[in-house]
Amino acid sequence: MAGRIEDYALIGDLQTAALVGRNGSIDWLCFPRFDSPSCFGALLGTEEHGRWLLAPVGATECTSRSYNGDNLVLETLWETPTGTVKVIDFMPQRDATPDVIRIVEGVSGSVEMRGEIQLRFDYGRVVPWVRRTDHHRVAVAGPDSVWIREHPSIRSYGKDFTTVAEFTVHAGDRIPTVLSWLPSHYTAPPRQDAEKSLKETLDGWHEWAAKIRYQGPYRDLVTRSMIVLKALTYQPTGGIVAAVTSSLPEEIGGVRNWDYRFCWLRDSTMTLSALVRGGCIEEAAAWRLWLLRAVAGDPADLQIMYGVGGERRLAEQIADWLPGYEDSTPVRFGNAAVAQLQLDVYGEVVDTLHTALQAGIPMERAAWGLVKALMSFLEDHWHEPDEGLWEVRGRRRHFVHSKIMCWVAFDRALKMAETTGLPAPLDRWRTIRDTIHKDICTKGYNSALGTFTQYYGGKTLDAATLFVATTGFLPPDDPRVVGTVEAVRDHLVHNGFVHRYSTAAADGAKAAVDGLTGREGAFLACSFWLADALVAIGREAEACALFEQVAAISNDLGLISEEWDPEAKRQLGNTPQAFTHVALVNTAFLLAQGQG
Ligand SMILES: OC[C@H]1O[C@H](O[C@H]2O[C@H](CO)[C@@H](O)[C@H](O)[C@H]2O)[C@H](O)[C@@H](O)[C@@H]1O
Repeated sequence: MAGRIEDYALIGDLQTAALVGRNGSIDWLCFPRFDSPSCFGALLGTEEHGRWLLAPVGATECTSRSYNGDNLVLETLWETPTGTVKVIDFMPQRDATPDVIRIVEGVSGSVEMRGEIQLRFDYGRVVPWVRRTDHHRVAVAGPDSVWIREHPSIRSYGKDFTTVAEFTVHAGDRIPTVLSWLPSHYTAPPRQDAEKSLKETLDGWHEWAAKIRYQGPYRDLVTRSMIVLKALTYQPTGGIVAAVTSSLPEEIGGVRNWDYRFCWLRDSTMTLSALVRGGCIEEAAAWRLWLLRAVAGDPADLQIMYGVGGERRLAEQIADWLPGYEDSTPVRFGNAAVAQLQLDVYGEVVDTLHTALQAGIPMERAAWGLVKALMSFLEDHWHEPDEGLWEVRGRRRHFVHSKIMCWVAFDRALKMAETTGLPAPLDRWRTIRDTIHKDICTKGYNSALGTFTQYYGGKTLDAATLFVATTGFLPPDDPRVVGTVEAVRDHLVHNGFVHRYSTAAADGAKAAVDGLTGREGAFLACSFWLADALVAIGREAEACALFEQVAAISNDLGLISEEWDPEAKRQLGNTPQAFTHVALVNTAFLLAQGQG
C-alpha cells in the first residue's frame, strides 16, 4: 500500500522524477519523460503495479531523511539493532539514458539489506521479460527496456516476477545499484560510475542553487521550493509541469483525481514569475521560447495547456486496471481541461511577459507579435463565459477572476507598449481595459454582501477574487477590496486553511459549480494568496501568522502537494505541486520586503 502523500520524497533529472517513500520504496517513476507511462506505479495501486524497495530486512519506516544540502540528492537513514545504514537516492543529470542510482552506505556495524525491483511497464499493466547479461539484468516489454547494474557484492535472483537482492552492508561500504531506461531496440546503456555521477549531480545543483537570491527569515522553505520548481522544468524545452503525479486525490476515496504532468500556461507563468523573483532568469528566457513554439499558429487555437514538448493532444483516459490511491477512482491519464476556454490564461501570460521585461529580458519581435495576437483574440472574447481557472466541469459562467485577468492582460500589454515604444493600438486597448473594469465592478461586485463574488450575478465566494487586491485592479484600501479579503477570510477558511470555493450547490442550482461530486480539501495556494492580500491591505502580522501556519504543513523535506485536509490533517492532491510552491515563494518574498 502507498504511504501518505507527505511521506514521499522527490528525486528527478529535469526530464522526469521519482517519488521515494519513508519505507525506502520508489512508488512512482515514469520513463523517459514526466508524462510517460510509469514503470513504478504502486502509488496508484499496490506493489503489483511496480516499485523498487531498498531497505534493511524487516524495516518499515526510516529513522530520518534529508536532502544532502540544496539539491535533490536524498539521504535516508535507518538505525537498526545491528548497525546504521544510509541509502543515497538520486537521478543524475541526463546524458544518454535516464538513470536512478541508489548507493547503500554502511555507517556503523553491519546491516542485512533487501531490495525488490518489480518493473511494471505501461502504468502497472505490463510485466516484462527479464534476462541476465554479463553485467546487467535487463527487463524488456514493448518499447521499454530497463537495465539494472548491481554491485558484485549483491546476490540477486528472480522470484515471482520480482528481482530480489540480498546483501550485507558493513561500516564504510558503499554499494551502488544503477537502473537505466532505454528504448527496447537499443543495446546496453553506457556504464555509469555511480560515485562520479553523485559528485556531478551535487555540483550541478550546488551551482544552480547559488543563483537563488532571497534574504529573509524563510530561507530553507524558499530554497527548497525553488529547487522543486526547477525540478518540474523539462530542461530540453523549458516547459514546466504542474506536478510530477497523476490522480492523487483531492478527496480520499473521491473522484477528483487529475493528471498534472503537463504544462498549464497558468501554472507555468506563475512558476516563471517566482523563479524570476528568486533570481533565476535563464529559466524565464527558456520558457518564453517554449511558449512561442507551443502557441505558434492561429491565436484562436491557443490551448490552456500543452505537453512538455508543446504537444496539443492530451486526451483524458481512465485507467480502470488501477485501484487508485487509497481506492480513489477513477485514475486518469491525460486531461480533458485541455479543450476548455479559460480566459484568465491570457492575463497570466501577458503579466509574466511583463515581469520578464522588467527583469531585463528584452521583448523581441516574435514575442511582441504573440502579445498582439493574444490581445486581438481577447478583444473579441473577453466578454464570454468560460470554465475559469478552477477548470470547472459544470457549465461555463462569467467568472470574476477570469474577467480580472482579462483586465490584467490589457493593463500589462499597455504598460509594455508604453515602456518599449513597440507598436500597438493604444487607444483601443485603453478603451477595452476600462470597459472590462466597469463590467466587473458592476456585475461582479455584490454591494449587499460587500464583496466580489465567484461569478456575475452569484452570491458565492471564490478565493481567486483576492486578486483584486494584488493585481492593481483597485487600490488596496478600496472598501470593495477590503470587503472581499474579509469575506474570504470569514467564510472560506476552515480550521485555518482557505478553500478555493464551496463545493456545495448554491444560488438555486442543483449541482455544485464545478460539476463534480464529493468535496475537497483546502487549496493551499489560496491560503498564501490570502496572506498576500492581507499584506496589500496593511495587515502584515495577520499575513505572517497565516503564512507560517500554512508553510508548517510542508513535509519533513519541505515538499507540499496541492491541498490539505484540515480535519484529517494530511496532504491531498498531486505532489509536489508548482502552484503551492510558487505561492509560498511569492508570499515569502512579500513578507521579507516588509521586514527588510
Ligand atoms: O478542479 C477540477 C480541475 O482540477 C484540476 O485543475 C487544477 O489544477 C490545475 C493544474 O495545477 C490548475 O491550473 C487549476 O487551476 C486547478 O483547478 C484538473 O487539471 C482539471 O482537469 C479539473 O477540471
